[in-house]
Amino acid sequence: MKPIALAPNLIEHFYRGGDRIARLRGIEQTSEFQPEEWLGATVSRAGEGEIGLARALDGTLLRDLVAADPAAWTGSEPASSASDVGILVKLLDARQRLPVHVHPSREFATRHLDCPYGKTEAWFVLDAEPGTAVYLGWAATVDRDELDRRRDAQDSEWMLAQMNRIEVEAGMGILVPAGTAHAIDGGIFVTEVQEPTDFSILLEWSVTTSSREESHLGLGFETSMSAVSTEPLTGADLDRLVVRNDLDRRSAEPASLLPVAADPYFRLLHAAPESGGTVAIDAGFSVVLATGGAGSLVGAGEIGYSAGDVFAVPAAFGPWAVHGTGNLLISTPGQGWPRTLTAGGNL
Ligand SMILES: O=P(O)(O)OC[C@H]1O[C@](O)(CO)[C@@H](O)[C@@H]1O
Repeated sequence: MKPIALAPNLIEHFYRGGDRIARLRGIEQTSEFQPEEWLGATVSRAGEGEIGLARALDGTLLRDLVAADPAAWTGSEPASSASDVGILVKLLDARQRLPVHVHPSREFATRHLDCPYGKTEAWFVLDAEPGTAVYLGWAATVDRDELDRRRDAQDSEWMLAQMNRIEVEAGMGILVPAGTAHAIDGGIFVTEVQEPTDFSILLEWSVTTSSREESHLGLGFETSMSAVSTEPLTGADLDRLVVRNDLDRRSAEPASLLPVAADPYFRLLHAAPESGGTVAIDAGFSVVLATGGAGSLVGAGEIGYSAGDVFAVPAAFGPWAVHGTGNLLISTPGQGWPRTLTAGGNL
C-alpha cells in the first residue's frame, strides 16, 4: 500500500499569517488569516464539522480511508477510534502573537473531556524573524488566586512577564508538556506535532476572537484551571524541553528533532540522504513533509516527492527508504503507541 499525497488544507483562524505556508507548499493564500495548515489530520477543529480534516488529492477524507482499514494505516488495532492515527501535525505561521494558553493532560482529558488524549505539543522552528521568542512556562511559582485575577483582568503584560521568554531560531525543537502556559511571537514559523485533539484553555482571550465563556473548554474556569500548572519551569526543565538541530546535516540515518521526553507522545524525524544515498525509516503511520529537494519514497511501491509535498504514509507501506536530494520531516506517533495511550504516559 502506497503513501497518499495530501491536498492543501489551510485553516482560517483569528490570527494573521500563512504566507510562509503558501510559499513552502506552492499554494495560494486567499486571506491574511490562514496561519495554519493541518497535515494528515483525522480530527477536526473543535465544534467545526469537517474543518481541519486532511484530504487526498481527489477529495477523499484521510479519516475515512483510515477508518476503512485501521490495521493497514496504523499497523495495530484501532486506538481510541477507527480513524485514530495518534498524532496531529500542523504548519503554524504566526504573523501576530498567539495568546497565552494551556492544554490539558491525558489524565484531565480522560476525567473531564471524555477523551484519552490531552494536547501535549512540540514545535520545530522552520523560520523565525530575528529577536522573536516563544514563552514557555512560568519563571517562578505563580499564585493561583493572582493568576485567576490577572486572567479575569486580561493582564497580558503581567502574564508574559511571569513566563520564560526563549528567543528562537530555525532548527530548534521545543516540547510543550500539557499544563504548561505558552505563547508564540508573531514572526515564527513552525511545524507542530501534537496529540490529536483541539483542547485549549485560553488565559488571554482578549487577543483572540473568543470570549471568556469560550475559553475554559465548557467546563468553567473553576475546573479548567486545575489543568494549568502554577509551578515554574527551571533552567534544568528548559534544558530538557529545548533542543537545537543542524538542518544542513545529511546522513544515512534519520535524526530525531525533538527532546527525548517527547518520544512517548510523538516523534519528529529529519531525513536527508547523502549524495546518492538513502535513509531507512521503520514501518508505521507517518506524516511526511518535504521542505526541500526531490526524490522518491520506496517501500511497498514507490512515490515521487518534491519540495512542498505532504504525504500520509500507511504502516502497510512497510519499512521504507528516502531516496534523492530531499529534506524530509517525518512525524510519527509516540513510541509504543497505541499501547502507551492506555498506560497513561503523562510528562
Ligand atoms: O486553536 P487555538 O486553540 O486557539 O490555539 C491556536 C494554536 O495554538 C497552538 O496550541 C500552539 O500553541 C496550536 O496547536 C493551535 O492551533
